[in-house]
Amino acid sequence: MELVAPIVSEVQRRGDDAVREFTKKFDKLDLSQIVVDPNALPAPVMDDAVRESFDVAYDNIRKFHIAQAREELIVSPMDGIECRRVSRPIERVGLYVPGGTAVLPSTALMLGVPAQLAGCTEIVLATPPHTDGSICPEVLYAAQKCGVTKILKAGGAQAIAAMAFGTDSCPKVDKICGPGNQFVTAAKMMLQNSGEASVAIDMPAGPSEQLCIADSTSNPSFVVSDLLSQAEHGVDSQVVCVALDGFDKDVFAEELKVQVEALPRKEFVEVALSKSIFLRVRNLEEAVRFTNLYAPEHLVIAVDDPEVYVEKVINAGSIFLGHYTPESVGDYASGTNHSLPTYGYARMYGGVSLDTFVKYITIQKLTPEGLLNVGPHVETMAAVEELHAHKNAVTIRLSHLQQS
Ligand SMILES: NC(=O)c1ccc[n+]([C@@H]2O[C@H](COP(=O)([O-])OP(=O)(O)OC[C@H]3O[C@@H](n4cnc5c(N)ncnc54)[C@H](O)[C@@H]3O)[C@@H](O)[C@H]2O)c1
Ligand SMILES: N[C@H](CO)Cc1c[nH]c[nH+]1
Ligand SMILES: [Zn+2]
Repeated sequence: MELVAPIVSEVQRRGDDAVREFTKKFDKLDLSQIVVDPNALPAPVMDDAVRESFDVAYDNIRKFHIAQAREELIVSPMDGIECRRVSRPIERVGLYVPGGTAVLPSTALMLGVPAQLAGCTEIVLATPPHTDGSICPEVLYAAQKCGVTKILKAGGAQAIAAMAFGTDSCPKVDKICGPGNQFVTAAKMMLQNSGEASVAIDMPAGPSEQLCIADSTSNPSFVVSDLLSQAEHGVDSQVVCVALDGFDKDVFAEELKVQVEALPRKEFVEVALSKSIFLRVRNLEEAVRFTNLYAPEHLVIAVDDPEVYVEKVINAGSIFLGHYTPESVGDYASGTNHSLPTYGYARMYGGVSLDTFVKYITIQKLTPEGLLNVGPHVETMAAVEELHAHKNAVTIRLSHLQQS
């Protein structure tokens, strides 16, 4: 927070100039134009196979998220009273797509698809550009496919602040969504409390984590491969192996050594692993108790009968069941969302969904009969609170009804 506060206030004060300066400082890039319209850019050049995979992911994410749309709710709690709830899009949203140590175009789909389905009208996507100033072709492809209206070529706290306050070239948004490193996450958390920015966020979605429950039925090389898929995100990632009886730590450790050695991002993995945990538990209850305390972003239950755990899990971002559900399918293409709460925030937040991009408006309508039914109770309650104008708004109408 202390590192991020001066960045946020400089962007608030000096807008585009400050964004350019921080981009130069942190991303080693001097850009004159920081905001572009993706729809004015030509379709990016991409391999057919890459395009096809992104199309499959888009379709699966779309199918799972479109099913989350809720019917309009209409309830009559008393005769003559009708209560409704309708959903409306959040009009202006900001999507943060990480691009520091690895560019994550999959995140552009995870945020862009539900924003598009919700009907958001201004969709600003912020991402750190390549060092030549270009945007990753797959991010651009996803942006065009999801109806993104502007791309802000900036990352980190400066990008979050630009979207929160708006600058000459970057539109102000009402909600900022998406994951990022600790600077991005701190800026989101700081700005959601700023009266001047007046912006909401989806959740704290910081450095990736995974907790894997393993027992005698687990395949140690599968378990290791899953844990490493999150450890490779960055030095501040953390993974946890919760081992029941019969899961052999020595075999696990040997497999870990072999797989780590083969990874191109070994330097990140080794630092992340140095802060990671292998925990021996006595039984299923202990495994679940620790899991619920830890509240992992990703929970892998790599056992023969994972369903016995599922009903006991209260705190987790997304759960992966059995031996053939690698966590990375959720990162890319199963259809669930990979923007998930970290650092224990799965205790009180769920991941990104269609609901992230809509809000609900409630509506009520009373007939004279409805007012006769509930009005006296409202008068009584308003009197308890000594709010006489509230009471009078009912009394004046009830008198009118009694006279007619
Ligand atoms: N929780 C989730 O759902 C989820 C999903 C995907 C990725 N992630 C996480 O997102 C993160 C991506 O991190 P990243 O760093 O690769 O990309 P990023 O885009 O989040 O951050 C890069 C930006 O950080 C800023 N920065 C770097 N060093 C800085 C410093 N010293 N001071 C201030 N700003 C600085 C730079 O401006 C840079 O543009 C990873 O931790 C990954 O695990 C989380
Ligand atoms: N595992 C990340 C969420 O913590 C999402 C991601 C994107 N690309 C690869 N993985
Ligand atoms: Zn991942």
